[in-house]
Amino acid sequence: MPASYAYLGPEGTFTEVALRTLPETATRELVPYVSVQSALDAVRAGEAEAAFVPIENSVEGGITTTLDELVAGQPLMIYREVLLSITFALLVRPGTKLSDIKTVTAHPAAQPQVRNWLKAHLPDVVWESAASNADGARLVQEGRYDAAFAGEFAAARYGLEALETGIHDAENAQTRFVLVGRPARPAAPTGADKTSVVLWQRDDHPGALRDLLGEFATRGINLMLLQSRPTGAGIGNYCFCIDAEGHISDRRVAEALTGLKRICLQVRYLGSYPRADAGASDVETPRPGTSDEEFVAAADWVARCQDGRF
Ligand SMILES: O=C(O)C(=O)Cc1ccccc1
Repeated sequence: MPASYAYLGPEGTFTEVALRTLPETATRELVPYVSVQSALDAVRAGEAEAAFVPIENSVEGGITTTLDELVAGQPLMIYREVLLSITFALLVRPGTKLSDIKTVTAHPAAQPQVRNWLKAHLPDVVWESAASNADGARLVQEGRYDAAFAGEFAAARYGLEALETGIHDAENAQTRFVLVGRPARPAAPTGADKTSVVLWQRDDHPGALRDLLGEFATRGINLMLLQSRPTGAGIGNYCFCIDAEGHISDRRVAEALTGLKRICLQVRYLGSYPRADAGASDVETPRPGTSDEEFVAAADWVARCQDGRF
């Protein structure tokens, strides 16, 4: 298997910075791709061992291009996650002044994070989306746009200068990135893990979503992401991307997935992996009555009842 990780490039993305925080990157070749889709395709085609892509940010929620890639096509699996605090720099060619800027570019996920700043400082500027923040910087270097929002670290790589740094509409904005590979045995549980799934309901009926969520709720499983995505089958047809607290080897999670498999049209398992914010949760886990021991003891009691040994 090739020891390379694909990532959303080009060089100088936040994605690259987040990826380099993983110790195993020291022994991997890191290969930039122009889009999330092409990075994930490299994994599907066996050209890369795994791909590292943004999946969620604390300002706008799920990054839909990534979710849609994971929802459809040949199954992939999340191996790891990384959280990165994000502030933007406004990068320009040397000598450009704020008053010279007529056009600006960045990744679409950057826009909601800098919207207020733009309104206050560059209200008439024309925004155009770039394939990534570093790609926006590259386009400014080429003269296609006057300015790009990107990480300050991207300035040197593209011969630009930061006219302004620390731009962030929301305090503590974070982006979550995931390392995605082909289906494999999930990493061993750490005690602070997350399980990601996609659910398709069997039929439309009142309370259908509540029925799905009930499988988690009755087993005391906290949810960390719930994002609906259109299935493409028409207005009102959605599947649900869910991140739940816990590991598939925890009884409560395995039982919730068993229940979901019974009642859903389809369940896609996207992996169980260590939480990047381990220790930050104030939700007591496991909830009373949902530990592995309690599941085993209860199943044991039912077996004894079935046997007439109660
Ligand atoms: O990694 C990047 O630089 C990206 O283009 C994705 C992104 C977009 C907005 C915030 C963080 C990462």
